[in-house]
Amino acid sequence: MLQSVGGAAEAAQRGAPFAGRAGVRPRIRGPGRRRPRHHGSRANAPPDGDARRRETMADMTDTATPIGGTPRPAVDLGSDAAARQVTGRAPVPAELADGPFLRACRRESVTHTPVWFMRQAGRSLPEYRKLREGIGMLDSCRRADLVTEITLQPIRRHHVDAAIFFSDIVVPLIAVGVGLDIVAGVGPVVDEPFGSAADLERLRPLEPDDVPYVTEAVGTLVGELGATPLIGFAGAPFTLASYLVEGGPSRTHARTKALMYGEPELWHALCDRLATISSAFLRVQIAAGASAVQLFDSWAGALSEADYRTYVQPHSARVLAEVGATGVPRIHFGVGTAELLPAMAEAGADVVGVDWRTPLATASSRVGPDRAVQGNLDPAVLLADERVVAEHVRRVLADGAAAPGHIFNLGHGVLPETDPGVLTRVVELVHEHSRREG
Ligand SMILES: Cc1c2[nH]c(c1CCC(=O)O)Cc1[nH]c(c(CCC(=O)O)c1C)Cc1[nH]c(c(CCC(=O)O)c1C)Cc1[nH]c(c(C)c1CCC(=O)O)C2
Repeated sequence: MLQSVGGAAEAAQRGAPFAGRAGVRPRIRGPGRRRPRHHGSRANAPPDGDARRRETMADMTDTATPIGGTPRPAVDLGSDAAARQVTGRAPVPAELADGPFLRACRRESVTHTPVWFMRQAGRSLPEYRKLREGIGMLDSCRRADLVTEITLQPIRRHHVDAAIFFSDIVVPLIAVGVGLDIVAGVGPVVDEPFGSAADLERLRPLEPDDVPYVTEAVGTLVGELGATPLIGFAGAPFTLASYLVEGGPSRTHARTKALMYGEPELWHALCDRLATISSAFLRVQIAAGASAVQLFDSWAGALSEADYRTYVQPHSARVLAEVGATGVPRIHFGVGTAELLPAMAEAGADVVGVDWRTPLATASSRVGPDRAVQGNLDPAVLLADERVVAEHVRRVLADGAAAPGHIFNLGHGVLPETDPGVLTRVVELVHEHSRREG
């Protein structure tokens, strides 16, 4: 579970001003140094063919140099549009495609192990808490200027190798009209929980026009991020269904399982609609420029492998297959999934996310040589002293070295009480300890 926030305090401060204004692109320049150049150069860039695009870039940034440290090469709009039509995404500039995160996703050699953190944007950062003062979680997800700024905050601070789009797994459900709120300290709460065939009508397919703020924020972000890839994400059908059926977070997922076992046809119909929505939400992010996606099936670990294969895998597999057609790498993650790792890999992941319970070498042998792994430092380790943190980082790196590709991450999201300085130090440690010849 994501941890509780000082949400009440936040809510009490409604009306507090935000440094930016709606509709005005927030300035991304922040404290701290720029991320060093790890790879790529102008020499890699395709020829500067498009003055219009360059103008937009210059307009979007102070120096025309994005946060990734290297200017994003201009691309030809004609071929961009053509490529989108065929693949559903824009062509990927070489300096981005050849960075350590995307190379590791493809199980290619890297100059250092890439690292990012689930929930790197959020409550561990004082600048996030300040920005969110008086603004509800869902409102912040629907304002492109806030989404952009919050996504960039951890990039400036920690110099991670990838950004994760700031949103929530329930955003596409709200966008198609489901009555739902994210309550601070609780999580998603549904006005009228799902339980009958009639409820299916509340889950119409998602259209890109339902989430214009996503398209806008992703577009701005990819310009700002330059060589740093942006990861889009969505919730997988089981985890989304759990919120809809339970009405909120649940420890046992008992009502969800009762529906799954007791009314399998209705269950499959529900998951089918959720898969359609998740797939569309991911493809909106990809079309706008996301370089990879993560499908969160956070609560799939509540199921046996047999039940996962019967009731869940086909639906997640459809989402991943539809996204796979765009060619972007797909990460598939859940918590408590030691027994499910092979089945989650088979659902169509290029990278399998692993929680802290399973050593990465074991996880890698379970998912096979055709998949990279992502993980898996216990988030609670970051609350211990620096010596302990360093020891665990080295252990995760050593274990990850057994896999054909490794992306360093936590085993679940950053805990809100984490000292952000420790996160920055972990990034440095991962880079230092994994540095190898290019
Ligand atoms: C299960 C799940 C949810 N949301 C998400 C998942 C899958 C990941 C996981 O397993 O943790 C996904 C998510 N939610 C959020 C992100 C942001 C991007 C990032 O990882 O940095 C991502 C990737 C922001 C958020 N999503 C939420 C917050 C906290 C709200 C706040 O800041 O006020 C953030 C920053 C709210 C949320 N939303 C959800 C929960 C359980 C909560 C926590 C409620 C609480 O404890 O307050 C549902």
